[in-house]
Amino acid sequence: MSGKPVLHYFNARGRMECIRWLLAAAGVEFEEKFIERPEDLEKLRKDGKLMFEQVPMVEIDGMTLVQTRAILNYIATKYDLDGKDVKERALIDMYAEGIADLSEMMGQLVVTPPDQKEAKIALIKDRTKNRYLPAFEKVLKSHGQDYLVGNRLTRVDIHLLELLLYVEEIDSSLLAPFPLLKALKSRLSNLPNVKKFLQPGSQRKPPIDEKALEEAKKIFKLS
Ligand SMILES: N[C@@H](CCC(=O)N[C@@H](CS)C(=O)NCC(=O)O)C(=O)O
Repeated sequence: MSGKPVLHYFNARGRMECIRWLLAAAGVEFEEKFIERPEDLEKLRKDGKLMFEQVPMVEIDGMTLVQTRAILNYIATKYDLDGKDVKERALIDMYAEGIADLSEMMGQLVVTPPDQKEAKIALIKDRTKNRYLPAFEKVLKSHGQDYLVGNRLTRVDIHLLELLLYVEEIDSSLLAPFPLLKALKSRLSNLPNVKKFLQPGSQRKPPIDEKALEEAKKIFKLS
């Protein structure tokens, strides 16, 4: 055992990517065991490692953790990327849920039937431009600080950076009207751990392709 956290998921972003991002930002090296066949998932279930028979699952510090938010909370607390008091943590949770809502809409895009894709993309762009990015720009403007909460790096800055990169994948012009978010993005991208994770060859995952999506559907028995 190397002592590094071991991440169990398939070789794609999905629900594990935010966990990879948070570990990387904290400067924590991790191993990945990819689920490549239905039997890999069955084995984890049979071994009693998946409390709700689902992944992501992370083996860390002698624990077998499931549930994305619980895993993120543990990592953030352990590596001092959570709020310093109960009010900061409430803001972090609130912002993180907003980020998760938009990320979820984006994540659904890959399983949206082709005839509904255009409408879905239009809705995502509308929500991005008119709801979520203005809300975060306003937070930065109102306190004039370099980070979203408590004037220091927290997990929610990392979640937001990940989201901004996905926004740019959909339409690189969407960020243009938000100077403070653009500045935050470049500041965060230059943090040494983040910079390293942004380099080609890191454990960061590209957008899922059709073939990988079909394989994942088979593994998770989705139609
Ligand atoms: N609330 C859980 C949801 C996990 C989840 O839905 N995982 C999917 C893969 S992304 C899964 O394992 N699906 C198989 C199943 O539900 O049987 C979390 O956030 O971790």
